[in-house]
Amino acid sequence: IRIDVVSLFPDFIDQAAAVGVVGRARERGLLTMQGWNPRDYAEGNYRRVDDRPFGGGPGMVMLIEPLRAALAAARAADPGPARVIYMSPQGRPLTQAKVRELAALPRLLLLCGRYEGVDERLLEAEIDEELSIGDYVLSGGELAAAVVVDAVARLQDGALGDAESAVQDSFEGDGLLDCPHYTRPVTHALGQVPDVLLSGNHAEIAKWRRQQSLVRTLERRPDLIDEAALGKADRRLLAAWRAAQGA
Ligand SMILES: O=C(NCc1ccc(CNCc2ncc[nH]2)cc1)c1csc2nc[nH]c(=O)c12
Repeated sequence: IRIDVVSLFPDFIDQAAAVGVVGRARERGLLTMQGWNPRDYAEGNYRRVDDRPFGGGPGMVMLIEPLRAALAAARAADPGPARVIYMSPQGRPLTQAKVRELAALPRLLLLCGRYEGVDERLLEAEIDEELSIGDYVLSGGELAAAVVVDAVARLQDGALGDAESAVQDSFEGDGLLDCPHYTRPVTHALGQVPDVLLSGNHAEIAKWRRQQSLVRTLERRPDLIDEAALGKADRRLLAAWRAAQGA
């Protein structure tokens, strides 16, 4: 997948996507990225990229022309069609389902705003969709773009090792929270490793992990699952857990 990012701080995104799974995906050519800075396309001595809002009010608004030129340069760099996304507090909240949809596309063009935002006429003319990463206030769209890059990169074929992707498919695939994890030492002042994980009984281990995920999801994020929609096996695991709690 190719991801072009239009931002006043292109290096920021580049660094956020330089390490770990995303960095490796780029090294493997699974993901190519390019930054485009509207300031490089701004006219005049001061190379303005923003100006005051009509109608008054605080802050500044990003100008149409530098963004339009940066978007045009990005489009020209690769003939393929691109999904153009404006990272915005007014956008639809990003979900893993949306990430899966984006990860399957050949090309994304992410536009990051700063200041109070972007002239609406540019958005109406150029943007396919607006995405937010959550209901909290950031200083600009770059962190949100880096989140999209990370989430999309790890879903590229070959980005995760077999072990990692197997885990990814099992739970994240159906929206449950992850189970607890343990590693050496078996015994520590902070406590013991649950016996089942030391048993070597892989069926029991898988059951325990699924049960932990179900219970955690119900306790911490009941909004994520509808108990009625759970399968018989999952409902049995929950009943067993509740019986054990009750005892
Ligand atoms: O560019 C982003 N934020 C910069 C930013 C933050 C606040 C304001 C000011 N808005 C005034 C207002 N708000 C409500 C009514 N009036 C403008 C721009 C951003 C991109 S994706 C994302 N996802 C989650 N949160 C985010 O902030 C973002």
